[in-house]
Amino acid sequence: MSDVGINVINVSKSFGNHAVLRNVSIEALPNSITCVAGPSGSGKSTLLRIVAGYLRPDSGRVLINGVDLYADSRAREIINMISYVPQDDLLISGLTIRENLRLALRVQGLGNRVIEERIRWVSGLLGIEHILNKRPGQISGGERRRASIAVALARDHEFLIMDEPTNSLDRANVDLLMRILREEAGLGRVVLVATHDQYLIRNSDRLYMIRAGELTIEP
Ligand SMILES: Nc1ncnc2c1ncn2[C@@H]1O[C@H](COP(=O)(O)OP(=O)(O)OP(=O)(O)O)[C@@H](O)[C@H]1O
Repeated sequence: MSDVGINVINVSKSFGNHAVLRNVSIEALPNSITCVAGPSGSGKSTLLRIVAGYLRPDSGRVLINGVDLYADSRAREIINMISYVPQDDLLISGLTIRENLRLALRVQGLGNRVIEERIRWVSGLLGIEHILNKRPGQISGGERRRASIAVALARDHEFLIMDEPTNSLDRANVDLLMRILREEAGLGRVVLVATHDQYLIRNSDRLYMIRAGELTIEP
């Protein structure tokens, strides 16, 4: 076990008497793309929510760069360095995409000049300039997906965690996302993705298969 990156150790989680995750352990390292695949309802999103700091496991530990996410006072700093794209996009419906981006960056304490530069950069990268002044309810599912990914990429982050990022994306945008994930890993970041997408799975560096809350194949 390494003390850099993400280490999930024997994590279990139940909702009522439904055991959704049972003793799951995974490792996601810097410089690489780690995928979690498995059938619908197998527990992938639950695992990612736990790793992103949104859901406390019943037992087990999540160590990020050696810091216990649910037991260490330094967890806040670590969580600030996680960019998480949930399955249902995390955009604020009353704000335009530009305002969503500005808010996410301002929360991190970035200055106005840096914020505007990042927005220019990320909107060019993802081809979303034409929707910057629209609200999430005024754009397509694929555009919303790209806007959510834009927020994640624009933030300062060391860990990129994405839940089904290719949902609603067309082939060209899946290719673009794959190139972006590879670049993110190349910058030394930890990239952890839950996906059904065979293209992403084939191009990952490490693959975990999860079925009914248990790992079935370990790397
Ligand atoms: N907050 C919750 N309360 C009760 N049950 C939940 C909750 N969140 C998830 N579950 C249940 O946990 C199981 C796993 O759900 P999860 O969303 O983690 O699966 P998944 O592998 O991501 O599925 P999909 O590929 O369809 O997104 C499902 O049976 C789901 O109904």
